[in-house]
Order: sequence, then C-alpha cells, then structure tokens
Amino acid sequence: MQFNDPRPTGGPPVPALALLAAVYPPHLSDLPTPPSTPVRPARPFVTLTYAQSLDGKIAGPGGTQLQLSGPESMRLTHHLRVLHDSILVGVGTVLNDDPQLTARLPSLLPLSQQPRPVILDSSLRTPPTCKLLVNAQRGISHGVTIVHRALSATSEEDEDLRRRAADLERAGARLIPLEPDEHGLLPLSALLSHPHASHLLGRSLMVEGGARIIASCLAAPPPGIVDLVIVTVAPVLVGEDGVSAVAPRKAGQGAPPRLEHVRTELFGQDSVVVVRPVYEGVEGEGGAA
Ligand SMILES: NC(=O)C1=CN([C@@H]2O[C@H](COP(=O)(O)OP(=O)(O)OC[C@H]3O[C@@H](n4cnc5c(N)ncnc54)[C@H](O)[C@@H]3O)[C@@H](O)[C@H]2O)C=CC1
Ligand SMILES: Nc1nc(O)c(N)c(N[C@@H]2O[C@H](COP(=O)(O)O)[C@@H](O)[C@H]2O)n1
Repeated sequence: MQFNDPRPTGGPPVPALALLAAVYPPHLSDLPTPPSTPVRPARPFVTLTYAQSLDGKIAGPGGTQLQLSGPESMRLTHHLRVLHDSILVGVGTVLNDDPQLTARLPSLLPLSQQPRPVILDSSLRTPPTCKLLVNAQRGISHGVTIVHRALSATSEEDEDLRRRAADLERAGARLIPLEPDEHGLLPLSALLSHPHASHLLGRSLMVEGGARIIASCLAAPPPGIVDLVIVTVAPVLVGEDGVSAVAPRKAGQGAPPRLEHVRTELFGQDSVVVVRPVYEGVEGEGGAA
C-alpha cells in the first residue's frame, strides 16, 4: 500500500505516513479522492484523535489552550487532516481555541487537500467571525457545516437562535438541524447516517475534540461510531486543574468500549497510541468495511 505524500515537494521518508499506511484500510490510502468516488461505505470511517498530557489533560486550567504535541507528532496530526475528507470539533473548542483545522505541512496545503470542517453546536453559539468561517470566505478552507438542534420556526423561545442561524448563514455556514438525544446532545450516530452525510462528511471523518465530544464519541452505544482512536501523549504534567481528555459521562450514557491495541510509536518525545474500540458481539470495522 502506498500513501501519497501530500506535501508539494518530496524529501526523505515521512514517519507519519508509514504509521498511517500501517493502520488505515487500503481504500482510504489513495489520497486525495474526489467526493464523487463511486464505492462508498455505509457510513464514513471515523478517527477520534487528540493530544493529552501524561496526566490525561487536553487543556490547562479554565480550558487554556496548550501546545502539547511536539513538532513530530503535530506533523502527524496535519497528515491526518489531509487523510480525512472532513473534520469535526465541538462548539466548546471553537469558542475556546478559535481553531483553523487546516492541513499545514508546514505551510497551508491547497484546498483540494483540506478537510471539510463541521461544528457540533446545539445552540448556535459559533461566532460568525471565527477563523473557520473567515478562512472559508477567503477560499483557503472549505465551507463550514454547523450541526445544531432543530429549531421551531415560530416559537418565541427560539427567536434568538433563528437570528443567530441567519447570521451564520450570511457568514457562509451550512446549517444542519438534528433532534437532540435524551441527554440534550446532538447524536453523532444520526449525523453519520444523515441523508446528506456522504456529501457533508465524505468517506472519512476526523474528530478532534474537545472533552465533551470525546466523551460522547466513546459513550456511543454498540456498534459504536469510532473506528480508530489516535492519542498523542506528551511527556508533560498539567495538574489537576487542567481539562481531562474525556469529560465525565452524563447519567445514562453508555460505558466506554474495550480498546484493542493497534500500534504505539514515538514521534519525537511524544508517544502516539493507536487503538480500536471493540464492542462484544459486533463484527467488522464499522465505516471501513
Ligand atoms: N489537546 C487537544 O487535542 C484538544 C484540546 N481541546 C480542548 O478542549 C476544550 C473544549 O472542550 P469542551 O469544553 O468539552 O467542548 P467541546 O469542543 O467538546 O464542545 C462541547 C459542546 O458541543 C455541544 N455538543 C453538541 N452535541 C454534542 C455531543 N453529542 N457531545 C458533546 N457535546 C456536544 C455542546 O454544546 C457542548 O457543550 C478546550 O479547552 C480545548 O482547548 C479541544 C480539542 C483538542
Ligand atoms: N494534535 C494536537 N496537539 C496539540 O498540542 C493541540 N493543542 C491540539 N489541538 C487541536 O488543534 C486545534 C487547533 O488547530 P489549528 O492549529 O488552529 O488548526 C485545537 O482547537 C484542537 O482541536 N492538537
């Protein structure tokens, strides 16, 4: 299997590409593939990925954004962004980090190699001036999809949200309403099986966090929604006031799955751990099959 190097110029072998070639199924390896590729899996292949400290924190006290990954593992993250057709974060991450979610190796890659950004944002709190929307307006990243809770067209209660929806659409966002689940969260499984999922998400989705989204991904009931988990562990301690990688489960949310070890590799000083969620009695590779 040959992984294409998305960088404009070649150079020495890239360790990140060797790892990806080893852990991803062959049909995802031929990059980039246009959205019109004829054979599609039932749902997109989902990678959950984030960087944490040795004491399990993904951010500092009060959510302070931390540079946890060293340059080598950060490069892996950017290769992952190229590999996936779409990339998802929660609105907590947008409000806190104002991320770009573009692939930069190290400079910005062309639009054809960028993942399509998706924000899970129940109450439309995404600022219309956030970098994700501004980058799309500038044509350096794809249009942003914002998934939110379905709004009433008439109720006074939703008036403010209807106004915010209009502001976000004016800023170029595509809005997708979903019915929240019993915990008031937008069900990721419903997004993956949405009639427009293949157009919005392509054949592969990279979920980058934050803590509540990670928890929801891992709490999804069998057969689960995550195909691969890739965690960068940086050799630093953040302390107990930091944000734990996996937010506490909501009452009634499912227990996390068993994880099967796939591979662990050093990237600079960071350990990158690749695992696969396993649900007893459920066969196959989910979206990858
Ligand atoms: N080190 C790393 O790799 C990363 C760190 N972060 C950090 O994570 C923190 C943000 O995490 P959170 O505050 O937990 O926000 P989050 O990014 O997980 O977003 C959570 C929000 O999304 C909405 N939502 C809608 N449907 C949901 C669902 N099914 N499950 C969960 N949430 C859903 C809710 O409004 C919820 O409050 C920031 O401090 C950021 O710096 C974020 C991404 C990666
Ligand atoms: N891989 C990784 N390592 C870290 O140390 C991080 N802090 C993150 N954070 C994630 O990347 C987003 C920022 O992306 P841009 O650089 O703005 O494109 C941030 O919001 C987290 O999702 N990741």
